[in-house]
Amino acid sequence: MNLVEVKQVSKAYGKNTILDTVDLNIQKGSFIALVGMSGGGKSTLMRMIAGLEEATSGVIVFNGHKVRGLNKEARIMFQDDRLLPWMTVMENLTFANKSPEKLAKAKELLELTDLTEHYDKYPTALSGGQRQRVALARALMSEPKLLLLDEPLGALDALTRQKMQDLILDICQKQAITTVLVTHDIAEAVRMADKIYVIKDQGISGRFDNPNYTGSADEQRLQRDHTEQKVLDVIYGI
Ligand SMILES: Nc1ncnc2c1ncn2[C@@H]1O[C@H](COP(=O)(O)OP(=O)(O)OP(=O)(O)O)[C@@H](O)[C@H]1O
Repeated sequence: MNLVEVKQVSKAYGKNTILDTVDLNIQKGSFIALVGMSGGGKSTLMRMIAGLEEATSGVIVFNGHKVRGLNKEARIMFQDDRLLPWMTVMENLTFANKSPEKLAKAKELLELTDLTEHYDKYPTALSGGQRQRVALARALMSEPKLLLLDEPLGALDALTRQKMQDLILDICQKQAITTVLVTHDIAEAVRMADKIYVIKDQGISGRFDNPNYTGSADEQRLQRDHTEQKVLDVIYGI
């Protein structure tokens, strides 16, 4: 069953066509990655799914309904955490609604993201990884059906990035959240996504089903490298 159906969607800014009659189905509970050259339209496609941007033509159907205006069942997380600097961690999660239910939800998410001890700190007192965990917790406050990740880990160091990948995967799997990841890091896409789509030449130029890799750690690494290479070949047109 599809949560999102992108049907014959085109997007142009003035005379500049970014996406041309794109079709894409995103299954409920799946984790997909959009990769491709810079400026190819990955974020634009994501923003249209979130209802932050309107398609020039075509339709986007979300959970059976045409997306019109802001899609309230989707949440986006960006590379810059966009936390409100004058609010504490807890306030960043609950500023819209301080009901007992929301406070309980915030506590649960702070625990899940290992931030409980930082609840009363301001964002400036946190590391980059901690701030991105707050951004993740905030995105999950409304229990979105769809999580849109626009290069959210791009600014993190390798180790923090890997921990964050594991955390996101774990939460999305346990809570069955459908997820779309835009990333420049092909290894990250291969590590995280069930399906990888290459956005190129104003459309989708390649689709890779990411298998469950088996065998020893070395064998799995080789299989992942192989998938990465296939994705890169499509991106660079080899
Ligand atoms: N509001 C806008 N007005 C005009 N052009 C825009 C606007 N937003 C995006 N574009 C253009 O649309 C194209 C696609 O941008 P988009 O951000 O979707 O690409 P992307 O694949 O996500 O790139 P990156 O990987 O660098 O983030 C770019 O050429 C960009 O300049």
